Amino acid sequence: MTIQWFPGHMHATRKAMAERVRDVDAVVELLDARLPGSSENPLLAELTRGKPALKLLNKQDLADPALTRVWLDHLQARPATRALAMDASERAPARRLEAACRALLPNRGGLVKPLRVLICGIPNVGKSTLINSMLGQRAARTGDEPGITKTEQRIMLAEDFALIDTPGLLWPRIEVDESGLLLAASGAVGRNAYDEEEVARALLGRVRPRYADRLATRYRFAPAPAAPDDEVLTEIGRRRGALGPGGRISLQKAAEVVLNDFRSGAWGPLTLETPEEFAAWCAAAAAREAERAARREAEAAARALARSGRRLASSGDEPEVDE
Ligand SMILES: Nc1nc2c(ncn2[C@@H]2O[C@H](COP(=O)(O)OP(=O)(O)OP(=O)(O)O)[C@@H](O)[C@H]2O)c(=O)[nH]1
Repeated sequence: MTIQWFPGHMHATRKAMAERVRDVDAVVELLDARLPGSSENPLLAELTRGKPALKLLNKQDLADPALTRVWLDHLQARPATRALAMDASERAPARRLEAACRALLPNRGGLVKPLRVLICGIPNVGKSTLINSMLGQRAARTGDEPGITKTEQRIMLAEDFALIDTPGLLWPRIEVDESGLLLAASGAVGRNAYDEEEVARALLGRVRPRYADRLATRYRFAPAPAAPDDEVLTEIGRRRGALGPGGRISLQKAAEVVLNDFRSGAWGPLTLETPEEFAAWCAAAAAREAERAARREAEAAARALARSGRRLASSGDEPEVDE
């Protein structure tokens, strides 16, 4: 299954992002600490190459602390990149955020222009929560920023420090199937773009090998490691009274139980991907895409050949043979 919930907007998104990125000093991207690779916008990574970047692994309270450490190290190994883990409802995120941004741009002595930092992130990652908690402390919303877009907001964190909030930076097409499923599980995807049963099964498939004990505690049963995810979903439904018409177990309702439990953190802190796993999915997706492109090219060449054969046949000419 490929989840595409903003199809067709790729070009406009790229243009809007490129414009905004050009005018800022640094870019802060909120990532979901449970799926940092999948929740990172690949378009943004491409457009901000060379620009100082701060990756905020938000919802760290819901993520596996050992894997959060692994992801922080992985992200900080990139040039001009810092990474921080946080919980958007924390009391003092503004101070940490500001300090981390300033550390990204240490040589601004003598500059009077305020530091302009773009903040962005996928839907539901906690951007509003973070901004609200910052606004609640000391920042003032200054209204629309003229020029780039009417909806852009400038939040003055300090006299010389502006955070540029960017609603409407849409997510490009998700090319990596695994990422699409995990993003759907996390709640970042509109409900109509995916099948809950499929997403719940994929989620169980990700969680069972690493955190089988959590599921056993939550649902009071320990399936055999080789048991199919479908069977586990059915058993969860049975234990949770997820029943449909005729008193039969409803896989749809069981899927809702699984997704709600994951999203609310009822399974305890866990992370759905490591940097290596994510890299392997991306490589496999790129290989699949290259295969599809080669097939499309071969089909187009075959069609062109057939068309020219038909033309020659109807004109009665002998086909020319290339030497
Ligand atoms: N546990 C936990 N929940 C969080 C955290 N940050 C945000 N949330 C919750 O995640 C949900 C989405 O948060 P929002 O701040 O609305 O996310 P957003 O990125 O602004 O979402 P959009 O408006 O769709 O772009 C809310 O239910 C928040 O309470 C966090 O650090 N930890």
